[in-house]
Amino acid sequence: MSKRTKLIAAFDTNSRSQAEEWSSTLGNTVDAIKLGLEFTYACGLDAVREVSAGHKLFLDLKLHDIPNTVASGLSALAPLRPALTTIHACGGAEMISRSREALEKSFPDEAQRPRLLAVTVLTSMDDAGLRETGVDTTPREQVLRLGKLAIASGADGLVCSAHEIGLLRDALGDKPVLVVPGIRPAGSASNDQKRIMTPTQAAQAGADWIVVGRPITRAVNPALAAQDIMAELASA
Ligand SMILES: O=c1ccn([C@@H]2O[C@H](COP(=O)(O)O)[C@@H](O)[C@H]2O)c(=O)[nH]1
Repeated sequence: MSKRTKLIAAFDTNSRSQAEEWSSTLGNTVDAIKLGLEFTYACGLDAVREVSAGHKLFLDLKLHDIPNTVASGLSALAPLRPALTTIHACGGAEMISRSREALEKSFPDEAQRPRLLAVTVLTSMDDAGLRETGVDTTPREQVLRLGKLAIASGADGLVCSAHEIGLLRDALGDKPVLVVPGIRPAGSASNDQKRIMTPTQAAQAGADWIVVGRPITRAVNPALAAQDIMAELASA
């Protein structure tokens, strides 16, 4: 029997009280909560610890710097005990392998170690957006290239769009953890996301986790929106 795709609710806010409210009203409906750049920079690491207490934490800070700085940054974040944490795959093989080593040092018990995810190509980028950055290929080809590099260098998984899941599974098998943002329930606004799919489509493609922010947090009733997505995943 295949495993159900799990739901991460992205708490993108600069307000600690708002995040606390979502944590208590949504935290037990979804499988994990995401805290990222906006919340961490605005509210600080103590707030990350407190808002995520009792929940699985996806700490999405997308680190990208020289290998030593990224590895040291991950070590400094270890007390937050995230279940999943992110670096950018385009930082290269040494940055990724040093990140893995830093997490293994901070968490000698493998079961406790945060899973290291490498962000491939942001879901807000399409062909034109990627080419503008000087990468003269399609998002699919770039995701595959970076995905292979990241997994070979020690990442446990990848952040990609649902459009690349099949390609990555064919190349890398079932083991890498695939975390998939750019999810939009049918009929909802795409906002700044370009490579989108519905929760059902992402689950059927083989996502381990989907990440959903605004379709939940900007809904009239966020708890109901989260419940609807959980129901969609259960029946996908
Ligand atoms: O490629 C990426 C990597 C991360 N994200 C994050 O996921 C959520 C998506 O939020 P929505 O409101 O559902 O668009 C957000 O926190 C991003 O930082 C991503 O979208 N794409």
